[in-house]
Formats: sequence, C-alpha cells, structure tokens
Amino acid sequence: MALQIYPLALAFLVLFALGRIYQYSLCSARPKRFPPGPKTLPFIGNMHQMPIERPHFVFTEYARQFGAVIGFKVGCHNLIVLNTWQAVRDLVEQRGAIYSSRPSIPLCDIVLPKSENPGLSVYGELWRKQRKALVEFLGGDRTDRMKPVQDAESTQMIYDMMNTPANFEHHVDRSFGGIILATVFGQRGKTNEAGSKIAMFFETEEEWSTALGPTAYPPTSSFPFLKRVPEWLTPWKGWKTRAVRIKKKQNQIYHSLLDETRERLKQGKGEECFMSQCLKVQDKQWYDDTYLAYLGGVLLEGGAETSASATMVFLMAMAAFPDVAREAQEEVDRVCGALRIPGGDDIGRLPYVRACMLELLRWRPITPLAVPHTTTADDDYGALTIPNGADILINAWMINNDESFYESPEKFNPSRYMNNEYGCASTVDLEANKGRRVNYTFGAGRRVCPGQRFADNSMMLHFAKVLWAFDINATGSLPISTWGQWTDGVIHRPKSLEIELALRDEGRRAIIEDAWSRADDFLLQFE
Ligand code: HEM
Repeated sequence: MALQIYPLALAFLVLFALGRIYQYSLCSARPKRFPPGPKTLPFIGNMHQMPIERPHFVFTEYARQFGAVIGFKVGCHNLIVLNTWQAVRDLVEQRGAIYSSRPSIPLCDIVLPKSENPGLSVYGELWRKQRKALVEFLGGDRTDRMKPVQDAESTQMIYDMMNTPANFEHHVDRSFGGIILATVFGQRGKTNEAGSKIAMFFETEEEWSTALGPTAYPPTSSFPFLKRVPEWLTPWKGWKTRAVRIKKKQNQIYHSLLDETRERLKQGKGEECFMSQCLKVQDKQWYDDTYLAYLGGVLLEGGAETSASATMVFLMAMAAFPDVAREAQEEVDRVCGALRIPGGDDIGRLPYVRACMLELLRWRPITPLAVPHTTTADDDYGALTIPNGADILINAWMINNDESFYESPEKFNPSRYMNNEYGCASTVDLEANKGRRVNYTFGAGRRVCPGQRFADNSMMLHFAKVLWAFDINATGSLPISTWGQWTDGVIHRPKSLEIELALRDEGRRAIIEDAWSRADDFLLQFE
C-alpha cells in the first residue's frame, strides 16, 4: 500500500508543476490590447530583454520601434513605459486617481512594512496624510524661508572646497545633507567624517539604493512562487539579511534624529524646523514616532542625494564646457562683483546660471526614469488597455531628448533656456505643447517631486557660489557620454570626477573666510 502512494504523490507533483508552468506561460504572453513591445517567450515573457544597467537607453531604443507607450511582460507582471510628454500628461497627470500608487517591492515589505516611507508608500489615506504634511513644509513660497540655511551651508561648502579641494564630492554631500538636517530636524551637520550623522546617512542610503536595484532581490511580482522558495535555494542569497540590516540602520538613524530634535526642543532649540512643527501637533494628528521619524527620513533621502548628484553633474559640465562656465562666471561677476559672494537675493538675477541648471537636469537627468508609479485599475487609452497593477515608468531621458522639441538635444547648451522657458527650438509651436512641463526629471502627476522649489533654491545658491569662487578645470577625461563611472539605480551621478577647483584669485580667500565665519555663527543655532 505504502509503495503505491509514492508514484501517486510523484505524479501529483509533476502534474502540479506542469499546471503551474502552463499557467505562467499563459500569463506571461501579451494579452489583447496590451501596449506594443518586443515578442515574449513562454513563461518568462520579456524577462530576458529587461536591461539590468541603464534601462532608459534600452527603453528609448524600443520606443523608436514601438512608439509612445510600450509594454513588457516581466513573467506575469506588467511594465509600461511612457516615452512622450503627451502620454505622461494623458495618463499620469490627467488620470492621476489611478496612476499614482507605487510598486510592491519585497524588499520594502521588510524594510518598510507599514508604508513608513511616503516616497514609496502605496496610494491611499496614509500617503495623502504624509503628502499633505510634506507639502505644508515644502510647498509654495514657504520654501523660501529656508534660504538662509541653504545660503550658510553653501558658504561652508565653498570654504571646505577652498581648504581641501580634492574632497569636493564629500563637501557637496555634506552641504546638501546639512541643509536637510537643519531645516527638517533643526540639527547641524557640520562634518561628514566617519561616524557623523551625515556619513551614517549616506552610507545607509548607498546600501539602500543598491538593495533597491532591479536585480538585487527576487522578482516576486513576476514570479509569486518565489515567495515560497527558501532564500538559500535562490540566486538572491542574503537579500533578506541585508534588508533587515538596512531596516535596523534606517530605524536607528531616523529615530535618533527625532529623539535629538525632541530633546533640543526641551532646551528651547530648533523651534523653526519641520519636525518641531510636527511634534507640536503629534497628539492631535495621531502621528506616532515611527511615522514622524520616517517623514523626516524621506526628506533626507529625497532631498540630499538628489541635489548633491545634480551638483556633481554641474561640476562635470562646467569642467567639460569651459565656454559655458566662463559665460556663467561673467554673469555672476556682473551681478556680485569680485568682492561679494552671491546670496539668496541674487539667484533671481542669474538667468544664465538658471539656464545651466535647467539644461543639466535635461541633458543628464539624475533620475532618467523618475520613480515608478503603479496603476490601481484597468484603463483604456485609445486602442490600448493598461492593466490594473502595472508598473509605469516615465521615460524622462527620452522626453528630454525629443528631437522634435529641442534643437540638437544631445548638446549641452544652456542658451536654449535663454530663448524661451521650455528651452525648445524656435520653430516649435508652444500652443501645441500646452500642458508640457519644463522638466520631467522631477516626475509628474500626484507623486511629482514636492521638493522642486527647495531644490531649485539650493542648487542655484551652490552653483552661483562655486562659479564665483573657482575655476573648474578638467584634469583628465570626463564621463560626459560614457557611463562606466556613473552610479546606476534610481539616482545617477558621475563618480570620481577628474576635475580641479582652483580659487579664481587670492583676493577671494579672505572674502570666503569672512563669509564662512558669519555662516558658522548662524549655523551655531543648530548645534
Ligand atoms: C535635483 C533635485 C531633485 C530631483 C531630480 C528629484 C526627483 C524626484 C522624482 C523623480 C520623484 C518621483 C516623482 C514621481 O513619482 O513622479 C521625487 C519624489 C520626491 N521627492 Fe524629489 N527630487 C529632487 C529634490 C528633492 C528635494 C530637495 C526634496 C525635499 C527636500 C525632495 C523630496 C521628494 C519627496 C518627499 C518625494 C516623494 C513624493 C511622493 O511619492 O509623493 N526631492 N523626486
């Protein structure tokens, strides 16, 4: 009797496996009306065509073949890439009610099981509440109240660059981290030496970004059965341990920042910062500590690395295109002269520096695919159907390189933004482009970056001061069109740039030292 059970059980297992394979081969095929894209293979769909590195280039190539809206089957999962601004406006912006969730990522189930991070949380009541608090802090001209901090931190940056120019990337990271620490937590980020708050944040952030990479964890939304396969039997060995480690580190950093803010408030310090405002209404609003700690944490994540990465692109572009740098320096000199460092009131008077900022965000977007959105209902778009639960990518890279809109889009040419606010060719009919955003590097729709104006003020102050203080010279080849030296993932930046920051003349040293001493006095309130 027992002997008969084994063949029966084996037959059952084989049938079960065949059934599953059949089921997966059906769901990995393109359904009717699914957006066009490359041919699928049974079981894996387009999995084998999914780019692991620099996906925006590969999606742009497919877009030339298949059009504005392309669809991929990643196993059973649906991935849609939007390649024109019209498709982004029609879907992500005009149908925001169903295009505004975020993908379900197994890593986040461990690191952020309660949707603590507003940037990654699913569309719903919790996200609305989180977003409202963020917009209250960052929205409208309220952002301009933070200019004095941005001004002081950017002064520290050029002072640090003057003293240890080889560590310029460190100084850039410190400055943008310091701005968020002061404005959000009311604390000072004076150094990013090992063990400092900023160093710990950037270290964890790098681990987090890498762990979020497209191949760093099992693709359970494409192959749900992987959830039941023991981790040690898969190629993703160790991903859960890494996730637990990141969760622990993030928790520790964000909670200790919040605790310190609370302590400082008891001593009458840091009244003005965002967390202080949140703590005042904590009981009334039913905010728990974890909610608040991560609300502040996402601002560090969203605000520091992004702007610092854009600044690295700026330094690269200025070194690679000396004529542009010279023109920008001439503008700064006209407005401020050689004896005064640019400040918050000057940034509105520097249209060419602003044009450089817009152009670098267009030319080398640090977020070339923005951050994925997810649909929450089936949707018809002309002859196409976009399924519920599909991940939606905004191909900012392709939109920013639209040849029918920009003249020679591959060229770094800030002057295009001096002719009109969109930077488009003079032959373009702006009426036909009504509703187009100046920039898709900040995403679109209900999840669009709420920190744009904050970032704009910050970057303008940093760029204007660097131009005032230094000549930015290339000392080796720069990765303006090669990618090996760029980080990959959601945020891109060029690393290990071979550039030199040379003080423009010795007279500026004393002016920077003097400005630094005033900035240091101002920043003392956050210590
Ligand atoms: C150059 C600078 C920056 C770039 C390129 C950038 C880019 C982006 C992008 C692409 C998104 C996703 C948008 C979407 O889903 O459609 C985003 C979201 C976000 N950004 Fe920024 N960002 C920058 C600076 C900032 C700053 C300075 C802050 C805050 C101080 C900030 C806070 C956020 C937050 C909280 C979110 C999540 C929004 C949500 O999911 O509802 N960002 N950003």
